[in-house]
Amino acid sequence: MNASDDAAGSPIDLSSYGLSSDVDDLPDEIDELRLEIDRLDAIILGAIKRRTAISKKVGRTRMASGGPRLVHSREMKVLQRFSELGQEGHTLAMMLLRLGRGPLGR
Ligand SMILES: C=C(O[C@@H]1C=C(C(=O)O)C=C[C@H]1O)C(=O)O
Repeated sequence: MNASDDAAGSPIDLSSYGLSSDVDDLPDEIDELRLEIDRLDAIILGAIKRRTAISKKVGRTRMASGGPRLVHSREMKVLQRFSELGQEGHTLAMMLLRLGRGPLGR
């Protein structure tokens, strides 16, 4: 197992973000639940922006040494990773990959 397999295999520790790990323990309070959704959305958005920037940097770095911009085998791993979410997970992974590509040909 290499470093990236390891990182994708361990779920992020949400308790360090002030988020309860067990949803069943949360009160049936819509305002409170929405606060957690808002916090999660901020984390997800920040993570997507960072992922996009890093993906673009990998592409630039590889192309600078004459390599390809895209690597099919690696993209298949990303799609596989999100497959636990079913068809929507596949769509989500495709959107993440597209964000990292940016406009092709640049
Ligand atoms: C980031 C990389 O470059 C490209 C972008 C990928 C991604 O956003 O996950 C995956 C494969 C490559 O097409 C990489 O090779 O890891």
